[in-house]
Amino acid sequence: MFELSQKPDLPNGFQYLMPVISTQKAWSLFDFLRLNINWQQPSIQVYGKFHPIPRLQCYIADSGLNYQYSALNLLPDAWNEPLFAMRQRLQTAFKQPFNAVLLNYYRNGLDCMGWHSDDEPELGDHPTIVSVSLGAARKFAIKDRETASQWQLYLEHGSALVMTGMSQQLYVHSLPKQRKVGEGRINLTFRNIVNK
Ligand SMILES: O=C(O)CCC(=O)C(=O)O
Ligand SMILES: [Fe+2]
Repeated sequence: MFELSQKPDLPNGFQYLMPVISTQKAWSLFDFLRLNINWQQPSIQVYGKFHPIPRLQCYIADSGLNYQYSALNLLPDAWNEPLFAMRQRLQTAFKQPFNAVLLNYYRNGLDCMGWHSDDEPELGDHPTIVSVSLGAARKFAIKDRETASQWQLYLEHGSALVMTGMSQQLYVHSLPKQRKVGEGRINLTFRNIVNK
């Protein structure tokens, strides 16, 4: 259903799809989300001290699906129309449910996300996570937990990065700072929360 126009050499379980949304639709979605999402900047504890996360975020899901993410207990906001429509489209394309989406808003290149994997128990054993990018292209880094080998690719406006299989167990990923990037980027990671 989606085109694979650029195929960087990525480890097993990572697939880059470009485009999944037309440039124009992606910009109207970017503007809509920037203005209509209830963006939050919670603080998390690192080595005993509380720090605001270096980006804004919002968690949207079917009601009752709480998510324990980076030591935060996230209570879901309700779906809006464009995200609900995108969820339906992804469910058809990937033949699996997506009952939650975590939105990240990187206001400029100083906003970032550190090394982590999305291996929370509520995602199940081998989750498929679809990560849609809108706005400024940003570098995404992948690191092999065992060998420390690294891969980098740009996540472009209107693209999707799909993480499946062993991608969370074997690798960590991050969105490094890029001081020269002045524009904003919104990322949508569609996930499926399973009952524990
Ligand atoms: O912004 C990105 O592309 C990465 C987001 C991410 O890794 C996450 O939300 O878990
Ligand atoms: Fe992640």
